[in-house]
Amino acid sequence: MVLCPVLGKLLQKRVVLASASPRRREILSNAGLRFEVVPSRFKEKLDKASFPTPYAYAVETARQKALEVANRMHQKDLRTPDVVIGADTIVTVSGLILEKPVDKQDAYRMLSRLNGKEHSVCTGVAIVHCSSKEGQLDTEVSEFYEETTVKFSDLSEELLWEYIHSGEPMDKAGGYGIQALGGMLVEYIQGDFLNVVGFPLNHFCKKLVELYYPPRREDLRRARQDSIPPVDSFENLSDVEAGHSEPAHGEAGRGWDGPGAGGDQQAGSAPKADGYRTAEPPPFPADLLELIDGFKASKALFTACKLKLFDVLKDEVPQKAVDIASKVDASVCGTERLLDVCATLGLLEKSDRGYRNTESSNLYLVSDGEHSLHDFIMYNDQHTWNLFTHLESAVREGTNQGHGALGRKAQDLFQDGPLQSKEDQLRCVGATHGLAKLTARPAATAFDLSRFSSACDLGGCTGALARELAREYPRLQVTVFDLPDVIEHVSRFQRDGPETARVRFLAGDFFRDSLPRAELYVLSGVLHGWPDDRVHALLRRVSDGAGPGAGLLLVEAVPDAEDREARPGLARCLDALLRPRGRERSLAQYRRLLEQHGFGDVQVAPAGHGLAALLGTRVAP
Ligand SMILES: Cc1cn([C@H]2C[C@H](O)[C@@H](COP(=O)(O)OP(=O)(O)OP(=O)(O)O)O2)c(=O)[nH]c1=O
Repeated sequence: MVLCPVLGKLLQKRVVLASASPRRREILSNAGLRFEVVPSRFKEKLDKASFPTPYAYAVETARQKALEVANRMHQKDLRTPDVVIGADTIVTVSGLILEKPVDKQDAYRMLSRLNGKEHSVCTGVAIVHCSSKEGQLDTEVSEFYEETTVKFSDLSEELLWEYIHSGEPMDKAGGYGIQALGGMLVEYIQGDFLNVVGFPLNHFCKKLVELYYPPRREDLRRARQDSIPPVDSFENLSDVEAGHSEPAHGEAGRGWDGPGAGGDQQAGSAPKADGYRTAEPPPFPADLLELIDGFKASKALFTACKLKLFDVLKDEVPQKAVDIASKVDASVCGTERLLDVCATLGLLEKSDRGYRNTESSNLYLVSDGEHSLHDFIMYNDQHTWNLFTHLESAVREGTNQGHGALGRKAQDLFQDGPLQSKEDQLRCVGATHGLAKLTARPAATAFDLSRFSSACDLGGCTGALARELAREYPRLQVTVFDLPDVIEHVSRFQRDGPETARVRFLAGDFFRDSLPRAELYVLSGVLHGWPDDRVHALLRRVSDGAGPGAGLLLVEAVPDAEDREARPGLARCLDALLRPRGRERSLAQYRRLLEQHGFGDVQVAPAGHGLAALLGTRVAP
């Protein structure tokens, strides 16, 4: 049985494993591959110093091993193999490449270097496709490498020597075999276990997918726009034509239209129960696969932000993966992959000279930029990501699970409990600031507010909206009223500008402390975070403080906003389910709330990005 369908592509071919390693043989035959073994005679003595990285050395050695066998077989019996597979495993520690020990002393030296530390195990693999034209061998080489981190425990001299005397280290890179006695030396590993044993089977299968199922052009285009690279998994590919190398995809780039949408079934063939004719495979579900991969794209972005990759690349000059890796203190191979994913997602530009930020990444992803969403992204990574792992129980029970984040104010976040440290608080304020900057301008300009000379933004956090109001209305004085823990952090987010003098910050709790007097009260993104009783309590306090003619401006995300497409309704709706206290309300419900609390003549205007603005005027009691 061939569990991974893409291996079936090799079943009809003459495949040769150019290796004497019993581990490689076992890994590949366990996977269902049929092959001959012809150990390579290539001497592993390339000049290591001439390679820019250890993995480049391993890949080149693997390539030479495979080519030597391909050439020898071709010359010897003119029975050219179809595919030759070569591999080379090395251990690297502190910049040093360790291969197989030459004697026991050498094994001791190697194991002492690894003792108590992390090291990398890297396997380079070469897949050589061969053909013979007029007696000449023609080869096409595909290569890749895989890196795994291994950590050794602190080991005594005695134990090391006992292990060396077992004889196990001698034919193994780094002087140990993780699959046998050497497993006892290992505290943990990060990455593919089989890669350490000598052959990265998972990556090999992915590489075969890349070779035998090349992505269609429209998939690549779409992937560049908004997803991770299409060849990321191999499990979903069927192999109806095992042994042939035609792509398994249908010709047309049909999306996730559901059964029957293809419209080009062959007349005459019998329909099956699922609506498809036997001779015709169903449309390739590209959009669905993209959706399945969506979380990986988010996590790649989160990780790149966490490593501050975009900070490293904020200068115009492109940089190489190896330099970036050392600046962010990460492995070269891991960093390179992440950089490539970011380039595919359109977050970075990649050229021969290296990687650099796109304009949009410079604007939004650099951590200290004026418009940075870095804190918001980190908030999503640390809190929302975990929160959404509880979605199933939230859906089953219909109860709130904890702490939602989308569109929330620092007010909500601070009262949710786990954000106790100053660092957490600062991140929340930064997250709220990043979002508020995006929505402040349309909110400030939704109505003509020039009749007011003073405003109070309740829960206004860093004053992003307050500044926009002050900028738009030159005689307006704005007070930002928020919790002391929020106000403590706002100075970090202030920029110079002529409106700065007309914005002041006041610390207080709008449920308990007296509210500043103002002609216009603003509640932007506040009410959705509270249940009805709290909303009524807050509006009552605002209404009591507002004199006749005073305004109340509400800005909220509503399901019936005119441009709701701007923010996926689904995500917002799920967020509401997961939010601890709040609830989503319709435009009509917000209008009723205003009227109930003495604000009449309610006007409504879109405020962009799925938000609506409502402006009510206090009627005389
Ligand atoms: C680190 C480690 C390596 N190894 C083995 C895998 C490889 O067989 C060997 C590294 O040497 P290689 O030179 O990669 O391979 P090889 O000499 O065994 O076989 P060939 O060159 O003919 O392909 O070390 C383990 O078996 N377990 C381990 O934990």
